[in-house]
Amino acid sequence: MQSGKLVVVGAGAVGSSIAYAALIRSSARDIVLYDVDGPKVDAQVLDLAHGTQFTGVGSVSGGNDIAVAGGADVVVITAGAKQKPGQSRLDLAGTNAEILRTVLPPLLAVSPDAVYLLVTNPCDVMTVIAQRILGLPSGRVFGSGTLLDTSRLRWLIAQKAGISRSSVHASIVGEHGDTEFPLWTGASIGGVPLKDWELPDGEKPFSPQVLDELTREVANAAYRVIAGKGATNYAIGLSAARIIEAVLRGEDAVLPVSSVLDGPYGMSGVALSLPSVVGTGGVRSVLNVPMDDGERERLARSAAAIQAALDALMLPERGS
Ligand SMILES: NC(=O)C1=CN([C@@H]2O[C@H](COP(=O)(O)OP(=O)(O)OC[C@H]3O[C@@H](n4cnc5c(N)ncnc54)[C@H](O)[C@@H]3O)[C@@H](O)[C@H]2O)C=CC1
Ligand SMILES: CC(=O)C(=O)O
Repeated sequence: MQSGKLVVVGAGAVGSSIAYAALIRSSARDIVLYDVDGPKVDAQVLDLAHGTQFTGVGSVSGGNDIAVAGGADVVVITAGAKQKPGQSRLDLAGTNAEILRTVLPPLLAVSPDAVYLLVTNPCDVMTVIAQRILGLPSGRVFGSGTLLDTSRLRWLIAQKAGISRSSVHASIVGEHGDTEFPLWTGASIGGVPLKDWELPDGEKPFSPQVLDELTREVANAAYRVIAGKGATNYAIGLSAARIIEAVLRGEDAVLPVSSVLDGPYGMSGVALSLPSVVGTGGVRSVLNVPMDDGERERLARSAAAIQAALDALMLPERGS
């Protein structure tokens, strides 16, 4: 059985889906849900626990007393407001920063040794705020970032190419939000550069125009799902479970997640997603992946958008 205690903070659509994905994938030994809403969290815990017979997980428990969140190996933060149709992720920054200020200090008191994973949006901004509140090394506090967007991109490419998703190598980087973008430099299917990929009839499906359409489709994916059902939950549930496994199994897997940068690409103090090595203790390093000039420019634009949101929250400088 997988080892480790997972605490999911927030038992709404996203928190419960992360717990459910972790349950089905046996991502942790013990899964705990914590939420300020007692009746809701109790109901979610019961509903999940009633299915444990069919899983490899040791226990599912939880409640609205912070003590349930004690002794965690991984804490996933999903507490907070979600986008209403038409709202961007960045519109949530002020409200959700306040929630982090309330919930993180007591969590740190009961789970001082955990890795903290931020899912609450805007997750890059929340990662910076959480890292400053918690005062932990930057690798131990990171955001799910663009792993979800990368999964969306790979699904789209695989469909167009008629190839298994696992053979597609391409990543979305930058903000988990409107300025995110794909790293087409280095994108390939089975080692064949994406632009050279041929269908059986000789057609090359990945023209510059198609690549632009894919970029837009990924950036708009959450808006489309939210317009239809009010929230996104299943794909983030699976994405977060994958990250939790990388940490608890000490995988040193390369995943595009968001951590506070200190140097790469000339950026410091801002969090955004780049391919990163994730294993025991969280983000162990951020990779220096090849980018062309246009991609470097887009990365800088993404960092500027996140920095502007942080400035609007008037976050004091580190160390002050
Ligand atoms: N990073 C990503 O890829 C994604 C992030 N999200 C974000 O996840 C967040 C949660 O979304 P949903 O679950 O759909 O919202 P929801 O409204 O269904 O659930 C939020 C939960 O947070 C709880 N909560 C509020 N304050 C709390 C506190 N101080 N302590 C503990 N629990 C508290 C509420 O009681 C509620 O149960 C949103 O910010 C949303 O934008 C959603 C999808 C993907
Ligand atoms: C809501 C959100 O951040 C997403 O589904 O990408």
